[in-house]
Amino acid sequence: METAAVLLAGGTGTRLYPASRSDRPKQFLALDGDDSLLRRTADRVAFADHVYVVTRDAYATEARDIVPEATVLVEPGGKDTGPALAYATHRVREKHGDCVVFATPSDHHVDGDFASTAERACEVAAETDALVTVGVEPDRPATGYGYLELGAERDGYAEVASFREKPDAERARDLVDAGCLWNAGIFAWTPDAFVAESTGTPLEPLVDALDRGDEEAGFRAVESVSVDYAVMERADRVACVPAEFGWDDLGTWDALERVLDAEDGNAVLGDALGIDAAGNVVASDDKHVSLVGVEDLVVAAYDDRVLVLPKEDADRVREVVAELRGEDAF
Ligand SMILES: Nc1nc2c(ncn2[C@@H]2O[C@H](COP(=O)(O)OP(=O)(O)O[C@H]3O[C@H](CO)[C@@H](O)[C@H](O)[C@@H]3O)[C@@H](O)[C@H]2O)c(=O)[nH]1
Repeated sequence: METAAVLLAGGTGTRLYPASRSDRPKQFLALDGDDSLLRRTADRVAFADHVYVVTRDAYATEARDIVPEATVLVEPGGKDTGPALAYATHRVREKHGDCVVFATPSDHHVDGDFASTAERACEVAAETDALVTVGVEPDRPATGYGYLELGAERDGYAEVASFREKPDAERARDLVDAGCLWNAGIFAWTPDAFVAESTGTPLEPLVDALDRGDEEAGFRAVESVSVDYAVMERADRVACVPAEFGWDDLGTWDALERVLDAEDGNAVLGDALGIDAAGNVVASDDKHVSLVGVEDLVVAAYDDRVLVLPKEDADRVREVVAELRGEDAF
């Protein structure tokens, strides 16, 4: 069966403010190399027969420039990954019929052999009627990820007994202790399997409208919802292929520490001087940043914006963005 890679590129990446802004989302930034995260993602899916990028209207031109080999699908409304993937899956089936959809976020850091795992996920999707997800061994009880409780072992994959999206801290600790894997947010499925598992979910009105050829009405009929809450948590048949590559989702500034080589004890993206400074994450565009006698901070300076906060509170940048959105300054 053929494979169509679908690169999700419609999010804004608010937690990497001020590098990410509504007109410069995270997937267009170069954080872990010279190329943008979107370009690096496109390079990883060279194994696919067809490449699609699904995004919102405002990002379509830049997406086309970055991935000229892809067909760019513009979703009728930014309603999170559930509607975006229902739409992309429908368009792939229209164009290629029975074809495995391989869906991946476009803002992850990946080390090593991505293609073997991806191709395995596509094979499992073609051979079974399961929704296949890539699982990553957790190294902390993160609350921003989905968790996969594995069931029966099969040939090269495991059945998923339950899928828990974004648990609270206590539950996340229990899930890690119980041996669950993180959901990497990287999926493979056939259009038939996706449509079957969408029945009875919040995506059903959209899937029905897409079948009638009325995508605008379909997007009006659904709420914003991620594919994890809408479909994966409820699906009957979910399978997991373990990741054979290093992975980080670069979700918050502190993630840079895990993917950049330390410079004098600090993770630096850009140009910085540290004196008696350690454990900091420093990121800037053309500014030189000096730190003296401080530890465990995030300092990010882009355009005319500077953000400083304790590294352990990296998630609180959401509060800044929430304030700025009110003033339209995000
Ligand atoms: N086209 C489109 N893309 C979107 C939209 N919203 C988000 N995206 C894109 O979809 C990807 C994932 O969205 P996030 O919003 O970053 O997801 P998450 O909170 O990190 O959670 C997901 O990923 C985790 C791993 O990183 C998973 O653990 C979790 O279960 C879930 O799948 C990103 O590439 C983002 O740009 C949208 O409305 N439209």
